[in-house]
Amino acid sequence: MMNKEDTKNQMIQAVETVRKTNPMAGSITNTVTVNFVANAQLAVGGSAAMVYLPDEGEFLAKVGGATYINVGTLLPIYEQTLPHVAKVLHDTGKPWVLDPVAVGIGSLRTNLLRKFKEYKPIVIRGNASEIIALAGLWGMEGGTDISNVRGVDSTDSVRTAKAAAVALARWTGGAVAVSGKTDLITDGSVMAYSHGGSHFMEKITGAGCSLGGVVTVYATAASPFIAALTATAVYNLAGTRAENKADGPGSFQIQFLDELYKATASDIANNPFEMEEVNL
Ligand SMILES: Nc1ncnc2c1ncn2[C@@H]1O[C@H](COP(=O)(O)OP(=O)(O)OP(=O)(O)O)[C@@H](O)[C@H]1O
Ligand SMILES: Cc1ncsc1CCO
Ligand SMILES: [Mg+2]
Repeated sequence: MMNKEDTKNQMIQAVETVRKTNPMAGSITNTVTVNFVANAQLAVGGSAAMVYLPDEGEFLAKVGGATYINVGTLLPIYEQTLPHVAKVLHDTGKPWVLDPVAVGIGSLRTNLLRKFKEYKPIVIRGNASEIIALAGLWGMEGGTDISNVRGVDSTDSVRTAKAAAVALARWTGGAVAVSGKTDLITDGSVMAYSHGGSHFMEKITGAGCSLGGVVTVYATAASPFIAALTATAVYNLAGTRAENKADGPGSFQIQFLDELYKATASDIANNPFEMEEVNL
């Protein structure tokens, strides 16, 4: 198993490379939180661009270091855009990150997410209910046919998504990050648990969506597992720090962006986490 010191060094490398190189990470993401996703990506040192159309998505997929697809709010054009861009990403071997928001709602969302199985996103990021439901849709261990997804918020605890996360990571050969009070990140053989964050993260929209955007930024510079762990660590660190300065969700969101920006590479790597071997 990768040891913890090596892991922390790789996290530091990822943070520093991103701040030095300002990598492009394009997104096709939901209209609720698009602004927050872009701001979070900029705060950690990335470069953001959001598009909706098939040829523009293809352009960003080709010029970007990694691409983010979040299915939060689907528009009719996405029936063309999403499979096209995911195929380009797969065929060109470019890393891409999927947030399967509200998987299970509606036929377009279900059909698109089913197709993504073959296009293998290198990181899948979601809350516990979404990870379990996606594993179910893809016919995998730990998934359930009957989904507990009732909207965009989780109704399951992170622990219950462990088998689903491992199965999905083994299928893609990448990593899976399950968010919640304690976050779980796995590449199918190692499991990390990252601590911190804030209860206010459940009181603002887009903490998860923007975490996916930041994972994508780090995926331009690190392995899927390190990208997912580094992004989660900076989120947990910034969340804890922002809570101490916030009066409520509004000021929390502002403070949170500032803390994302201010976090040093070593503070991020030293935010509390544990690692263990997966024995499933
Ligand atoms: N109760 C909590 N305590 C501490 N941190 C939390 C808590 N809930 C969520 N977080 C943190 O918030 C971030 C986003 O996770 P969350 O599970 O809220 O995503 P999500 O449900 O997909 O959000 P959204 O769909 O609104 O974007 C993660 O970094 C996670 O650690
Ligand atoms: C609230 C909401 N609705 C669709 S996407 C989204 C952002 C959080 O997932
Ligand atoms: Mg979400």
